[in-house]
Amino acid sequence: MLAWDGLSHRYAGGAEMAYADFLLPAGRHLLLRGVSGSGKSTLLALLAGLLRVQQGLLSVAGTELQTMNPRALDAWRGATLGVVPQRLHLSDALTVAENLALPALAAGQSADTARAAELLAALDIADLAGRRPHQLSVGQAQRVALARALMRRPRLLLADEPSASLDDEHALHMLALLLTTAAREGCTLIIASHDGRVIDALGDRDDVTELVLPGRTLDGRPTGGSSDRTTLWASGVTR
Ligand SMILES: Nc1ncnc2c1ncn2[C@@H]1O[C@H](COP(=O)(O)OP(=O)(O)OP(=O)(O)O)[C@@H](O)[C@H]1O
Repeated sequence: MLAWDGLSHRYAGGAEMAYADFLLPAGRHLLLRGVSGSGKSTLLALLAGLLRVQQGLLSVAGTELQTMNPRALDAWRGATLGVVPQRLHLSDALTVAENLALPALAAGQSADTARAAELLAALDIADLAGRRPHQLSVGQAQRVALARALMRRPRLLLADEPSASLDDEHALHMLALLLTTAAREGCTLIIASHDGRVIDALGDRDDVTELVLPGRTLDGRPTGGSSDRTTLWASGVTR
């Protein structure tokens, strides 16, 4: 489902960040961990085709991203990936139903209202379709953002720090929702988080592979860590 080999990225004027080779087998979800600056967001952007692969091989859902030009990447991303951003980015100027339709309309396509209705019902928020996001609770807004990410039946669902700024109840609720939704939709979850609550909740599941990125020095080199984590990093294989 997900694999990289010799992958590295360098921002303009920055140091090269190398990622140890990794393979996520089909049927497993990924929990991506690492301290601030370890390169989680950069890796997510590479996986989502938002950053071009500069060096190495990166295969996502059967597609070799290093071979693709920006236009092909855009089309691939729309058809393959759903993203639940850290800040939900729902438009208060639009109703819930319109928020779900917006990505398709922005891409010049017609909105799939049947799919929107199906998702709102599956996420128990069918009665909120006419409301605006500021009229929703935190948990309801999360469900809307999740529904929006699922509109095009993605094979991969990316969630960047899904529990950030949520209290315990909402954080665990969001996580449970991601897992049940991924199971129902048959998609792979990629969750980036350094939240202990998320790590505790996902760490022992046998359908979740945990990848811990090492901290980095300012010149991009990996720093140490516990021996366990160093092994994970060195082998790219996780429990
Ligand atoms: N657009 C950019 N231009 C230059 N350097 C960048 C850019 N984005 C990130 N970096 C650098 O790349 C390194 C990795 O950043 P990245 O955002 O991927 O880490 P992260 O693990 O997601 O951190 P955090 O948990 O704080 O969000 C950092 O040293 C950061 O300063």
